[in-house]
This record gives sequence, structure tokens and C-alpha cells, in this order.
Amino acid sequence: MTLPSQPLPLALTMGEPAGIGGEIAILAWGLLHATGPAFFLIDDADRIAALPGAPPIIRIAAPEEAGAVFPTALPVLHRPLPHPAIPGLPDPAHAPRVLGAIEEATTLAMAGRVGGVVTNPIQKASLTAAGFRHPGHTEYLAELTGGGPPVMMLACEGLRTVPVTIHEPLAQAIARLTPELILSIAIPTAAALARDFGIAAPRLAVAGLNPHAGEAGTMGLEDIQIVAPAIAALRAAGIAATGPWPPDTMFTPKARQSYDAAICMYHDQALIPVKTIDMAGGVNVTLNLPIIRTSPDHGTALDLAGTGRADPSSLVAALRLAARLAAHRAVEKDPACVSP
Ligand SMILES: NC(=O)C1=CN([C@@H]2O[C@H](COP(=O)(O)OP(=O)(O)OC[C@H]3O[C@@H](n4cnc5c(N)ncnc54)[C@H](O)[C@@H]3O)[C@@H](O)[C@H]2O)C=CC1
Ligand SMILES: NCC(=O)COP(=O)(O)O
Repeated sequence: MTLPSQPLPLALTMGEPAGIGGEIAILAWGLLHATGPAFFLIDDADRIAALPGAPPIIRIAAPEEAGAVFPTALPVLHRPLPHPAIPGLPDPAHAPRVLGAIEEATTLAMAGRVGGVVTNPIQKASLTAAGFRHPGHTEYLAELTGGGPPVMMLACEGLRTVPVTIHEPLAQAIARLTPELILSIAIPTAAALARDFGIAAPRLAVAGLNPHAGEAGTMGLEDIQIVAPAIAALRAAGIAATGPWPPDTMFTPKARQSYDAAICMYHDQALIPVKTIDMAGGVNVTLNLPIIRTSPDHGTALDLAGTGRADPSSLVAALRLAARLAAHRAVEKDPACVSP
């Protein structure tokens, strides 16, 4: 199927203004302005213009102006910070603007005025200090959109992983693991692979929890008592699920060819393989929302902020993937928009 060319711009949020978000947005514009996908930034336009290597910047009043501006200038929906950001030093006083950009982008996406939301990384501890009560974008976006449960996917060339438990202490994640919890993540993952990624019959590989997937119960019983029943229920529901797979061998190049997504039991089991294989090109996608949302796989990189050495590749991959997912949703809404 040939997907339609991008009909709507993407909204890119400010992220932590003391981090590398502004710098990688500038570099991403430099790489994409001739080809698209078109995006605009929700940020302090004066802050962006003062960053090293800033391109021409045009303040836009509405997302509808972004497409025409994008080939020659970086479109910015100007949302001024209360005082200048200092690279490397997050300031909780900026939290309302950081969160405001996420909320505004989400509202625009819900209204169908942008193709999707791409988020620059946030400094979670700084937002928590300012009263933010979510562990990250993933959970916040579920609340803002009424979608969910939100499903976090990390994707790079040849590998997609999905953690069943996300930002919580490992001991708590293990204690919370049930067949129902695994199903609540695996079923929407299969649905999103079909709906948004165009994979008609998705194959899920489900990771075991313990070393060697429990080695027949000699290294832990969770794989027999929790993971295996979830896989049986997935199969009964018509989903091609296999496992529990020993987590240490299920990410080898050969193993990766046998599935479309790996369902992992906890955060690091899912994120370590993608970030190790392709930190530069990995993308974080939130599935099971009414809107499209992607993000670079990395964080705020405070150690690099202001140095001009940040790599924009993951943001570029996030923008490209958001555009592709948005195109799938556009076809779903209007099958006639597929190119011949
Ligand atoms: N989606 C989001 O909002 C995310 C936010 N974070 C937050 O970011 C903050 C910092 O997290 P860390 O664990 O230190 O991870 P990090 O990804 O910010 O940094 C880890 C290492 O990778 C390097 N790095 C990261 N991005 C890079 C880039 N584009 N180019 C070149 N080098 C790069 C950094 O310099 C650092 O050495 C935390 O508050 C964390 O919660 C982390 C991941 C995702
Ligand atoms: N470790 C991944 C991460 O922190 C991304 O979180 P989110 O802000 O996308 O929910």
C-alpha cells in the first residue's frame, strides 16, 4: 500500500528547556526541511533563536501555517518561558510551560489539527519537584486523551519491544505481574501493530521473567504460573504469541526475525536491547491512544546541552515514524486517500 503524503504537520513539544531538545529540533529541521515530514515547535521562540546554529525562525499563530513555513524556516508556536533556561540546569519554575506544551500539542492532535505529537525529552525529577504526578509522558498522555491503558513501545530497525510494567521499582513490578496485566498490554500491542503499523497478523514473542525463563520452575515459578497462562490466553484470542522465551537469547539477530514485537516483563528488559542496538535511531512510541505520539528514545542529556554535540537522529526517526503512523490513521479514516 502506498501511504498518502503527510496531510498535517506534527507538533513537537519543548521538553526540558535546559536539555538538548531545542538543539536537536534545530538539527532535525535542517535534515528534514526539504523533504518533510513538516513539524512545528511549541517553545520559546527567542530561546530557540539564541541557540547555536539556529535557522530562520518564523512564529506561527496556528498549526495550519506550519506547512507553508517549514521548507524555509522553523515554525515555532511561541510560548515564552518566565526566564531564560540555563543549559544543564533544569528549573522547576519552567514546569508549567513544559507541561503546557504537551497539553497544547495533545489538544491539537485530539482536534485533528496536527498529524501527531512528538515529544522532546522531559527531566522527570524536575517536573516531579514542581508537582507533576505522572512518571512520564506515557501515563500523562493517557490521562489527557482518555486513552489507555497506555502501552510503551521502543522501536528501532528490526526490533520492537514493549514493557508490561514501566516506571516503578523492580520489586513492585514483579509483585504486580499477573496474566491479566500481561494481556492488558499484549492485546493492545497486537491491535496497534495491525492498525498503525500495517502488520496484518502480528507475531508476539513473550519474554520470560526469570533467567532461562525459569528453567522448568527451578529458577522461579512466575514463568509457569503467570507468563505461560497469559500466552495461552493470547493464543486462544487468536493472537500469534510464543514464549515464555529466555530473555538473554530472544534478542539475537536470528531470534528477532521470528516476531514483530517482544512483550517484556519490565522496563529494562525492553529498553536495554533497543538502546544497545540503536540508541541513535530508536524511537519511543505510545500505543493505545486516540492520537499518535512518538519521542526520541533518549533523555534530556543535560551533560551535552549547549555544546552543539547532540545527535538528532533519534528525533528525526521519531518524526518520520509519527508521520508514517499518522498516514495509517488517515487511511483508516478515509480509505480513498491512498495513492494509486
Ligand atoms: N521521553 C522522555 O521524556 C525521556 C526522559 N528521560 C529523562 O532524561 C533525564 C536524563 O536521563 P538519562 O538516563 O541520563 O539518559 P539520557 O538519554 O539523557 O543520557 C544518557 C547518555 O546518552 C547521551 N545522549 C543522550 N541523548 C543523546 C543524543 N541525542 N546525542 C548524543 N548523546 C546523547 C547523554 O549525553 C548521556 O551520556 C532523566 O530525567 C530521564 O527521566 C529519559 C528518557 C526518555
Ligand atoms: N525510559 C523511557 C522513558 O523514560 C520514556 O518515558 P515517557 O516520558 O515517554 O513516558
